[in-house]
Amino acid sequence: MRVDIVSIFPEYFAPLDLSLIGRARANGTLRLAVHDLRGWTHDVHRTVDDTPYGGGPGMVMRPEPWGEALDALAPAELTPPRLLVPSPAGVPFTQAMAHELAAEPHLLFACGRYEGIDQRVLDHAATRMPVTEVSLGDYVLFGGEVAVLVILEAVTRLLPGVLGNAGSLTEESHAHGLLEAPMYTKPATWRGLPVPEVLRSGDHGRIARWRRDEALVRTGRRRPDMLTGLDPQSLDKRDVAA
Ligand SMILES: CN1CCCC[C@@H]1Cn1ccc2ccc(-c3n[nH]c(N)c3C#N)cc21
Repeated sequence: MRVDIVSIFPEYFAPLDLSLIGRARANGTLRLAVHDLRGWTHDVHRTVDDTPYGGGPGMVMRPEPWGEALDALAPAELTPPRLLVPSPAGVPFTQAMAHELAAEPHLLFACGRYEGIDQRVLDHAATRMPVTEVSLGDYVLFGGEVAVLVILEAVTRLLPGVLGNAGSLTEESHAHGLLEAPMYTKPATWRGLPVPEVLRSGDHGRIARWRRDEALVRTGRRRPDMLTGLDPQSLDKRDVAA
């Protein structure tokens, strides 16, 4: 997978040299480049923003630098990338979207700042590539960079070979429509608190049922909304009785 990121704060993405993403870049699974939007400005002050038409607070990101950046990173003669634009007005980012994006050959992220990017940038881009405005959640950030870090981590971990234990992908929260069950490791008792006996029983059927029950209870308490979408057929008879 190829990923291009455009931002006025490219240094925000230094963490992408670390850990599993860093390893995915080193072994070629992920070909990632970060670009400074100011590289597509031509004035001495490298201006990327201006006052909003119609008035109002703050500044808006000018269309010209963005247009040149997207032209350079998504040239007409190549297969167009999928353009992702973090925004509080975007569609919610979900694990399902992470899987969808993990199947894309080329992602192009546009990180806005100030009050956002001139709308015409997105409208013009949409004439030649898929454009998705995406939101992390119902809260307000300073800009799109943090959202790109989150999205990239969620997507990269789904790429083949990135996670050593691919089995964990099937057992984690949101992978099977529930929050994951509590996890424990040694020691068997810590500050007087024991590990649940079932997890030390060696009875894998009992352990799987216990984890499923705990996941259902935890999901019902913390995220009842996730249960409404659950296929009842996926619950065994005991789950329904619980
Ligand atoms: C505060 N300021 C004036 C109001 C409008 C937003 C603006 C700040 N801002 C500029 C670009 C930009 C991109 C993403 C986000 C963002 N906030 N919350 C999310 N879940 C986000 C995502 N993903 C915020 C951004």
